[in-house]
Amino acid sequence: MEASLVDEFAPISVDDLSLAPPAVVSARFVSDDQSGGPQLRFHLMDSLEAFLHLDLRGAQLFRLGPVELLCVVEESRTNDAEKTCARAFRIRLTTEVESKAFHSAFKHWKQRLIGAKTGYLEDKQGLAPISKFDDKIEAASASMYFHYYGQLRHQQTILEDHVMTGTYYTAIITNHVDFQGRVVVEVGAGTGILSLFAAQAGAKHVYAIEASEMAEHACMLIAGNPPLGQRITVIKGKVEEVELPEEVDILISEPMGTLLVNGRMLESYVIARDRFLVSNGKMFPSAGRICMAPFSDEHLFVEIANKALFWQQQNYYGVDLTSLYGSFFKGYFSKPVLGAFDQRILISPAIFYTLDFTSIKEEELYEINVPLNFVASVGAMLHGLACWFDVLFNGSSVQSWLNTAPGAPTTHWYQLLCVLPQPMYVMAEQEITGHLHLVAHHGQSYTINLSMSAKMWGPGACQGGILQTSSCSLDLQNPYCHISQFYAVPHEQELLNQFTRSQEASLKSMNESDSSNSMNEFDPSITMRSPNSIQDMLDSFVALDNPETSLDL
Ligand SMILES: C[S@@+](CC[C@H](N)C(=O)[O-])C[C@H]1O[C@@H](n2cnc3c(N)ncnc32)[C@H](O)[C@@H]1O
Repeated sequence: MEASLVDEFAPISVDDLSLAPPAVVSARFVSDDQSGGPQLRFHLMDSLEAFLHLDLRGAQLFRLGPVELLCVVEESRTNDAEKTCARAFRIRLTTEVESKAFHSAFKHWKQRLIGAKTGYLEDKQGLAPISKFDDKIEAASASMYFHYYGQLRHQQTILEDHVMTGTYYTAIITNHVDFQGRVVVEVGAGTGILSLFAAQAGAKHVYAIEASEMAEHACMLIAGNPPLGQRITVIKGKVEEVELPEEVDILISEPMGTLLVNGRMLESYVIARDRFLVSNGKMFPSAGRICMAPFSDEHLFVEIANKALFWQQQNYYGVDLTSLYGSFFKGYFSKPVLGAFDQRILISPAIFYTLDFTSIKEEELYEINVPLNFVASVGAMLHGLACWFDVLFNGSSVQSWLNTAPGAPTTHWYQLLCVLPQPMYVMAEQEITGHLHLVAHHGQSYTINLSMSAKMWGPGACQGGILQTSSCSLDLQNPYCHISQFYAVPHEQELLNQFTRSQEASLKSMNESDSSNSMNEFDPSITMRSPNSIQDMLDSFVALDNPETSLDL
């Protein structure tokens, strides 16, 4: 459905503050014949010839009064940025309604991209208020986040995750009845790949919204696929801030981070739903589940605990380090562990916490409290909670899941282990209870508070009694990237040892670099494969020989 936008205004008075006397003119919003970029053209009344063209890409509009606006336009007359001039125009419309309509038309045309060949328009209107995004996310975090996604190699990592890309492709194409003739928004389009899939599925028009510099490359990719690209408009800006000329029938997005919620992009997905989607519109994906199961992994626990042993030295060049042991022990146990894990470490069936993207309120994602309740299948040391996620594509023709569980084909999200500093022994059939409490923070991530308890069991145990409890607080933003223990038959052991050593070296350097760690939070892009098959591991070994293509540091 087209929005009822007016593009022509007359009579209006325009006062060029830098030069000419005021003139009564008509104004028209158009696309430039050559570049396709949006222009505001002023014509003398009853004249077809425009006497002034303003390029809207460098223009801002401010409200001076009910019918008066100030338009400031940047004009690059030279290549020297310091000599860039601005021109200002006082624009007077006849009524307040006209003034509002002019303002809406200005915003609409400023954001508009006409065809992929013309590039994109940045959403930087002078009138834009501080958005919900800027309100809750630290500027430094946002700038690092969008810088990360503005780089092609990180977008490539996403596209190279064939489990993810293939699942999205299949979900969109097999449900083409949902897309045929519909208007679609892609929330956080990156290279625009999902927008192209939506166009392949027959979408009437797709708005690809992307806040990072990747929007430019999305334009190029879309321009390089002409029959599809004609139905795609790239809009550079945050979904919280940009305007669309119409409501849309479907939202598509890939907003998931580690543990489903990391990156806090689900909030943007939900905001886009409330801003752009028609009621009863479809969302791909429409729901996600945080999946959890208790695990036992003695090697991992010892590995983490041993990291702090250095601080047990009583004579380190004559200095007693032990007073810092506690702090370092706590520090090592404040990082969740990211990796591809063998499903055999799980000691009970998983439970799920569902987030319905079609109805959840944005604020409900600020704090998520998941009650835990498991029954141990085997007697084992309990070392913590293993977490992963899946999302549902609830198409009209086919319903499918994107699954990131241990044992399923590995994705670039891997799985997450929350390791307790105090393990507990649990018997088979013993009940394990607790809470997983996630609290969002301004760094686009979450603090994880985990508490797990072994309940009393056996004859005579008092109902509901707790035998032992262990808890920890972890920073999801700063995970420890971990190499899994692989299980191999003896003749393959030496190859695996080589692989392990190489991978360890790479991951060690990754863990030691603060900046790389904070990036992993968004997109852990280690070319570490699932230990599902020996071939997978050997493939990874080859890939690791070439750090340029294998490690996103
Ligand atoms: C995980 S990537 C997915 C890219 C693409 N959809 C794909 O599947 O290849 C998420 C993208 O969303 C963008 N993004 C995140 N938050 C956004 C927001 N609030 N507004 C616009 N873009 C956003 C990021 O810059 C990034 O390119």
